[in-house]
Amino acid sequence: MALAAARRLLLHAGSRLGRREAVDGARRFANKRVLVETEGPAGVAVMKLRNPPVNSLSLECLTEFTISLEKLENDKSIRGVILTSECPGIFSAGLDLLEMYGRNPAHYAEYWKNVQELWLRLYTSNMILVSAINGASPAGGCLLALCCDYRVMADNPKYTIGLNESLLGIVAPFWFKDMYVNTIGHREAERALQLGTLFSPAEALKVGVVDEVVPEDQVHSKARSVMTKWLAIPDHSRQLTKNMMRKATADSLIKQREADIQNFTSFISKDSIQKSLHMYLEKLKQKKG
Ligand SMILES: CCCCCCCCCCC/C=C/C(=O)SCCNC(=O)CCNC(=O)[C@H](O)C(C)(C)COP(=O)(O)OP(=O)(O)OC[C@H]1O[C@@H](n2cnc3c(N)ncnc32)[C@H](O)[C@@H]1OP(=O)(O)O
Repeated sequence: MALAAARRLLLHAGSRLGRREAVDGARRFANKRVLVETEGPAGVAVMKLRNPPVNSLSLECLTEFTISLEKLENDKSIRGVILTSECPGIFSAGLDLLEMYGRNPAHYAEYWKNVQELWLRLYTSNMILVSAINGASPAGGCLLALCCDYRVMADNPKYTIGLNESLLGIVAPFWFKDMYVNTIGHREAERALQLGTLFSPAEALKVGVVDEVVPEDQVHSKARSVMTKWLAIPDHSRQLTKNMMRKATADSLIKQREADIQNFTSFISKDSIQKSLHMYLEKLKQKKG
């Protein structure tokens, strides 16, 4: 409830919590975890996730992300968004495991509702979304990229991308799966989902998880040049086409949002699933020591 109130305040009272400033004709607004810079005449915004150390999608981060997106969507001068990360070497580590571990069912339900909301807003956005994937992008990180209209990834074999949920002992929800199938086809998605494959940039390109792989220092310039190409298409025809391609997938979640929240909550609350998450978190810790 407190988060919903903060969201309303941020959105409608302008930038009481956020900042808005003008720099050389460019505008920027920032929440704590999301920075948005817009470039005047081109109508393009660059949205940078900055939730260190790994841009995990905590409830706060999801909320700020959704609000920022909503602001851009409502700003008729903005036609395209480049989504990227400010955390070195990480695009996004995906959903925040600490939001799904050791909490109560009401928290899980609230968290999942916000995950759904961000996904629906991103996936059905009227704007052109291009992701500049400048780091690791597992699970929910991959989901963010898959929502975009075009994906450019840095050519660094240390960076991997994919829906790896099964490696954590959890299951990608049907709408993650649907988007994967839409992107890479049924057979590849079936295999990658079961194995929890994290693709290197070269593999991701081959299978179609990303559209282009470029040297790391060219990710942003390439994303901009892709955006320029997409901006040349009339908005109305591009938007209607995008809607035609994505509506069925979005509608299948919209129709059963409440049931999906219940499924998530009961699944994630299971002792066996909590145990799997505990083991995975321990593994992440041990990697360090
Ligand atoms: C019947 C069907 C019903 C279905 C119902 C639905 C079921 C549930 C669906 C849930 C869908 C889940 C989607 C997800 O996104 S789950 C998250 C998946 N993410 C990962 O697996 C990534 C894990 N992290 C990493 O691999 C690495 O951290 C990474 C490569 C991203 C970075 O490596 P690096 O070496 O740079 O950093 P560290 O590993 O040392 O990490 C630094 C600290 O950050 C913590 N961390 C990492 N990832 C996460 C995360 N996702 N959430 C929270 N915290 C994270 C890590 O533990 C370190 O913390 P400490 O410094 O405290 O040790």
